[in-house]
Amino acid sequence: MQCTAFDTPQADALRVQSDALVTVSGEGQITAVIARDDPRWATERARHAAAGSLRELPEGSYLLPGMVDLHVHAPQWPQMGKALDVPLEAWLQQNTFPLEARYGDETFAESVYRPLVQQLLANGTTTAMYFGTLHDSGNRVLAEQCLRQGQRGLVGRVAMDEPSQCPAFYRDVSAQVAIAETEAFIETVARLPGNAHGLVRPVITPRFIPSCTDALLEGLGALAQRTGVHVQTHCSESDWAHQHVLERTGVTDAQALHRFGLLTRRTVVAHANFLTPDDVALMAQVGASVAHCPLSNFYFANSVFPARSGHAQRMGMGLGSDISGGYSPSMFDACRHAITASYALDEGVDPDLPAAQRGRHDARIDHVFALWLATAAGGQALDLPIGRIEAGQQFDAIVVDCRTPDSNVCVWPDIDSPADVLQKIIYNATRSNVAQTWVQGALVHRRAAA
Ligand SMILES: O=c1[nH]c(=O)c2nc[nH]c2[nH]1
Repeated sequence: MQCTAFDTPQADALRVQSDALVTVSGEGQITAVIARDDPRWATERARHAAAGSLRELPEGSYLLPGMVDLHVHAPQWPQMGKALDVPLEAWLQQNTFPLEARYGDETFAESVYRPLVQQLLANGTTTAMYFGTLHDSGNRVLAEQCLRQGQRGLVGRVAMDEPSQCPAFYRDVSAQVAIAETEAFIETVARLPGNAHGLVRPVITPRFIPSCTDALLEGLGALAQRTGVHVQTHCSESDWAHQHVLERTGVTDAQALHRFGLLTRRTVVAHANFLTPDDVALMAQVGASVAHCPLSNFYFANSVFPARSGHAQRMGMGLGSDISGGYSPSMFDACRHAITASYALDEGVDPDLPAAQRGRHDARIDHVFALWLATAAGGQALDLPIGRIEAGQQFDAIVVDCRTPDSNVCVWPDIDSPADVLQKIIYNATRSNVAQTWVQGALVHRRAAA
């Protein structure tokens, strides 16, 4: 592909590769990114042009790494954009558990998961880490949809067995059953037809400590240690959830998860707003990561996740939409919310306080940091070679077209530098700018012609 590519190899480093040739193997791996002034550029371009394998992006279109959404509740898709006016604990019981309980019905699961995967691809999300439900059949439908539509998916069979927190209609009958079914789902995913390259992966998924018994957490921790598969859960999300775990276990979420064997290099914990300094050090030491969900944090988390300081302390992190605690499927929106939230944390929000007491300074992130969170950092969190446009990475990428007639990204070529264009993309791109979505070298979504 002959294109100008933007990516962020580090948190504060934007890389612009202008008019580069990105070459991709038959297996979908980037083999080289050849700069315009490299002597190989002309010969490689001519070779591909002669073979009919050259794609040239038009003026005004740019290549970006595909978006990595580290936290999506797939069964909550029908609930996106509503029911956000109650606290987390009420929202779970009143709205979310009754909806999630329906996914034993494969037809219903298909009617939700097919458009969900389609819409996320159309928004530029090439990798999603999904919470499913308790139901083997529904979770299999989700994994199959990822495979069929070509999205990189990490799919978790949710486990939750604590009777005081989970209603009888949506609860594992026992820790043993939940552990056995999680293990069976790991096998199911490995054996899915067409999944030989591991495009879809299973995830051990205790919902969060309040909804799991110690026996379940211990069993899933042992499974994580034995199999090495990814783990996802929620951690220190809200005042209520954080206090609940402190009272029940005597330690913080992160420390309890560690004791249960659930904090690994391949663990992603969502939210994590109330991590203590010791928790951050523990996360960094283990190599576990946070799915920063800036939008849903405004509704459920009672605070802003301090991404800048967590990164300074070498804790892994990425971005999550947190559908449906977050109401937007767009990772461009997640970038914008992450930036806005960081400004709110930095400046503070209560005008009655003196300026010096209002905020937590040095908390701001900018659009480059936000893009890094949504791409390279997400790949690093998942321990997968995705998120950058460079040799050795998978070709998971999107083409952003700034010249589509309904674009909110307005570029003036004689005024805007390439870095300005990228900034405008992060602040103003919508789904209509995502012209193409590529996963592992395959074109998996193309915007419909206007
Ligand atoms: O944002 C959230 N969404 C959920 O579904 C959930 N479950 C536990 N804690 C949660 N937080």
